[in-house]
This record gives sequence, C-alpha cells and structure tokens, in this order.
Amino acid sequence: MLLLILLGPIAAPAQVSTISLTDGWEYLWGDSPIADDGTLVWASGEPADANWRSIDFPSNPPDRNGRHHAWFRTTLPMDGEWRDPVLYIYSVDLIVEAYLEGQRIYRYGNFNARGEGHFAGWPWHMIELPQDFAGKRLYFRIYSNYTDIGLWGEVKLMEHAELLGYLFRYSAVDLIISIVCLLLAFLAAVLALIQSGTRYNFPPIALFSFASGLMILADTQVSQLLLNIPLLWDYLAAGGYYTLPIAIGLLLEHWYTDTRMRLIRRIWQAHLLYLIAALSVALAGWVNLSTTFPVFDLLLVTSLCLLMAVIAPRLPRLNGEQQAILGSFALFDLLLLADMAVAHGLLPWTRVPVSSGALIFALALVAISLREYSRTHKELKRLNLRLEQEVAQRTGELQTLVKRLENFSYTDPLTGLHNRRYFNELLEQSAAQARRQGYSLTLVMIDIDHFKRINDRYGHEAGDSVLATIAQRLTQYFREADVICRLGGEEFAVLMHGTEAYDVKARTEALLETLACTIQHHQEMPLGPVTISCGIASYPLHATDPLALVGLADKALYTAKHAGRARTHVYA
Ligand SMILES: Nc1nc2c(ncn2[C@@H]2O[C@H](COP(=O)(O)OP(=O)(O)OP(=O)(O)O)[C@@H](O)[C@H]2O)c(=O)[nH]1
Repeated sequence: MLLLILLGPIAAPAQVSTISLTDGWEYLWGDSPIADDGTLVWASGEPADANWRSIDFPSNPPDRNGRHHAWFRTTLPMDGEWRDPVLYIYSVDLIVEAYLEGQRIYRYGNFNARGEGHFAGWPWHMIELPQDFAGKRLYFRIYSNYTDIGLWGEVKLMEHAELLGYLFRYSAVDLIISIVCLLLAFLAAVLALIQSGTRYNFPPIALFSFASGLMILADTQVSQLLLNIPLLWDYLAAGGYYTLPIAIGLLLEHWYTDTRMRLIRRIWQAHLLYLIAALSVALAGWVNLSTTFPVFDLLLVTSLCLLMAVIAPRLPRLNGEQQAILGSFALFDLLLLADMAVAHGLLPWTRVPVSSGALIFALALVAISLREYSRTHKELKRLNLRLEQEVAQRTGELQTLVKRLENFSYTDPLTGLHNRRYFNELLEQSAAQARRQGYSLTLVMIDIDHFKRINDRYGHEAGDSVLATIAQRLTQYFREADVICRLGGEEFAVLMHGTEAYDVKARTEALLETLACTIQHHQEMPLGPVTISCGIASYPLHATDPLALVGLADKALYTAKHAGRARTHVYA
C-alpha cells in the first residue's frame, strides 16, 4: 500500500511526445493478391485504391460476414523531428504483418501460403520505423478467426526511448497490486494451514488472491519485458481469470445451508470444469486459447446474474462484514463487466482498473478474516484465562489436601500428638541446630508402667483411653516449646530445647506425683492410678552427638523400670 502511495505520482501518465494515430484509417476486407515477383499487391496500395473505405479505428470493420482477413492502412503524419521512431500498438487480433510502402517492416505470428496462422498471444507491439517515415503509407495485413479483427486499444507514434517509460508508467500500479495480491494469497494460505473452521475460511481467499494476482501480473504489459513468451502469459491470465468465479463460489457457498448452497456449488463446479476443459483443449491445439475467452465471458455473466439473484434477497439479513464482502465483490464485478464490454467493443477503448477492484476485494476479505481471526484469538485467550484460574483454584485445593495428608502422616490418630516419623525428622533438625548454635538439648523418654495389665484387665479400649489421657496430661504439663511425641505403644518422647537434664528431672518428678494421685477412669469406671517411668539424657552433658540421646534416654528409662518403675532416672 505504501508503494502504491509512493508510486502514485510516478505512475500517473506523463506528457510525452507521442502522436496517437487516430485519423485517416482505411480498411479493406480480404487478403491481398500476390504479384508475379511474390510481393503483396495491396501493400503498395495503388491497384486497389478505389476499394479502401475509411474507418475511425483499424478494428472490426462493418459487414465482416465470417471473413478472417482484413487490411488497414493510414498515412504517417508529417509533424515533428524523430530520432528513433517506433510505432506502439496495445494489441492485435490476432496475427499481423506491417508494410511501409511495399516493404514489410514487421510480422507477428506465422502466415501460411493462404495467409492464415495460429493465435500467438496478445502482447503489445513495437514496430521500428525509418526516420523518413513522414507522409508514407503504412499497411497492416491481419488474419483473425477470433470475434475481433484488427488493431486494439491504442496505436501511438513515439521515440523508442520513451516507450519503456510509457509502459512502466501504466504498468507500475498493476505490478504492485499483483505482488500485493500474491502476498495476500501466501498469507491466507499460511493462515488456512494453521487455522481451520472459521466462518470466513482462508482457502478460498488464498485462491482468489492468487488467481487475481496471477491474472493482473499476466495482463501487465511489463510482464512481457520480464519474459517474452506472450502465449505463456495469456495462458496464465486465462488460468487466473477462469479461477476467480471458483474462489468466489467457494467463499459464498458456506453462507448457506439450503438449496442455494447447492446452486452456488454447481456454479463454481461448472467454472472448474470449464477451466480444466478450456485450458486442456487449447493446450492440445484443438482450439485457439483466444476463442475460450468469449465463451468464458458468457459463462461468467450468467454465473454473476445467478449469484446476484441468489444473494440479493438475503442481503438485508446478512451481517455488516458479509455486506462489506458483497459490496467489494459487486464493485469488482462491475469492473470485470466493464472490461469485458470494452474487450467486445461494446464500450469505447479504455484501461479499466480491474486490478484495483481485485485489490479492494482481496483486502476486504483479508481485513474481515483477520478480524474474525483476532476475535477467535481473544475468545481463546479468555478461555485460557478461565482455565488458568480454574487450575489455580484446583491447585490451591490440592495443596490444602496435601497439607492435611502431610499432617496425617505426622500425627498419631489416637492421641493427636506427633508420631515417630515426626520425632525422627525433628530430632535430626534439632540436633543440627544444637550443634551449630551450641545450645543444649534434653530428651525425656516416658513409658507407662504395666500397661499390658490395663489392657488385659479392662480391655483394649480402656488402654486406648488411658493413652489419650496421659497424652493430654503431657501436653498440659510441658511447655509449649517442648515437643511431645508418641513413639508407639505406650512410649512417649519429649524433646526440649535449651534445657539441662537436672532441671527436667525435677519437672518430671512433679508430673509423676500428679499422676500417682490421679485416678484414671474409662466410661466412668475407675481404673486406679496409672504411673509412668522416665529416662532423661542431655546434650552436650551426656553425649557429644545429639542423635545419641535416644539410646541414652532409653538406657535411663530401662534403669528407672528396673529400679521399680514410677520414677525418673537421668542417664549416668
Ligand atoms: N490399648 C492399647 N494398647 C497398646 C497400644 N500399643 C501397644 N499396646 C499394648 O501395650 C502393651 C505394652 O506392654 P509391655 O511392652 O509389656 O509393657 P508394660 O506392660 O507397660 O510393661 P512395662 O513397660 O515393663 O511397665 C502391650 O500389651 C501392647 O499390646 C495401643 O495403641 N492401645
């Protein structure tokens, strides 16, 4: 788009010293007789002068009546000084020979002995003229089995050096538009690959942009400078042109779900069939490529009328985007029809800006498709966000669950105290800290005396109840900083930070006294007093390694048991 804007002023046709050959044309139906010396009699004009009739432009004289030969002539103007003069012709239907006063100066296509030949493409023509051409008669011998016969578009006299500039000025915009269309086709094809199932699907857009880009490029006059094979360019132009209704049909098809969809499908299928058939028979040499164009034009006009008849009643019910697509499509159609009318001589010759129509249509499609794409993208983003929130919420719930599970794995279910696993980990950590920071650590091992008897006498449930009560007592009795664990069975451990064994001994003895005075109950049944024995060991008083405290406190507990139970013993 930027290039288009920048090249706008350059592309505007500048005033060059050209002369349009619009006056003094004459025509003659048929082909010239051949003189004894092999020259064409009409090329020098004299014997048949009386039969020449005047015509506004050397194309399609009246009363053709199926004839395939026509001659045209004019007298070259006298004005101006010329250094390297050439005659530029926009196009010729179909093959041509040019003579300047009997001398053949140009030929395009091959004439056989009967003066006939095959279609060789529709390029522009440049005929070099001698410097002294002024006032001389110029003759054109034309053969055409096409609907048109003669020269086409414009015939201009200009300096050789000016011709390229002239062609470029008229082709630059088309060249850029064709590149833009091909680029759009590439982008749409990429989007079609990565994004499927949107309302405005990208494959027909890619096809349309590619077909129109190809058609515009092939029709651009400078394309002949890139590759001088006119017939190839005409095949490419035909391929692009014939593909356009297929792409449009594919695009419109999925707006409908009823019988109209089938009609649109039939239309694009008919065009696909025509594309294949026309190019095949032309390539096989059964017909000239040129003759496939008028048939296609007829088919296209019919298809456009049908499409419009299908779409028009539904127009008010279409959304804004669909209306925009149809608006640009209608504009493009009008330009195509205008170009067709010019090509068939129904309108005076002019350069119809078909390429701009194609560009507007392709850009409208792409803009709308990208909007749709970004809408889908936003929706996806919203869904993603919701998903992330849900995942975060679930993760939070999961973390709570994990925490609870962790608690379970560190808690003794009967007493609610920490279990042996917790004790082991705590001891490891506390030992490391005590070593590093040099504070003391005391471990008290507590075991209920003759617990087996309680179980045996009152039952297991009563035993459980005693365990829970003792645990409760321990919790109440020791400080919050002291960690009480049930190591298993009727054995408990209390780990105390920053305390010495003998301070702790006094505390445990006070506990023993309290317990000795307490009658335990189970379901209001008195069980009698329950006593405990304690073994105490301290770091660094008794061990150089805090981890050794378990063994030492155990030994002290063993001593307390052997000494008669219901007592506390400090490791010695
Ligand atoms: N009710 C109940 N009994 C348990 C539990 N865990 C262990 N026991 C019982 O506790 C008793 C422990 O008995 P012993 O190891 O002989 O010890 P004791 O009878 O207390 O004897 P001393 O420790 O020498 O005073 C066993 O009968 C175990 O079955 C428990 O969770 N609940």
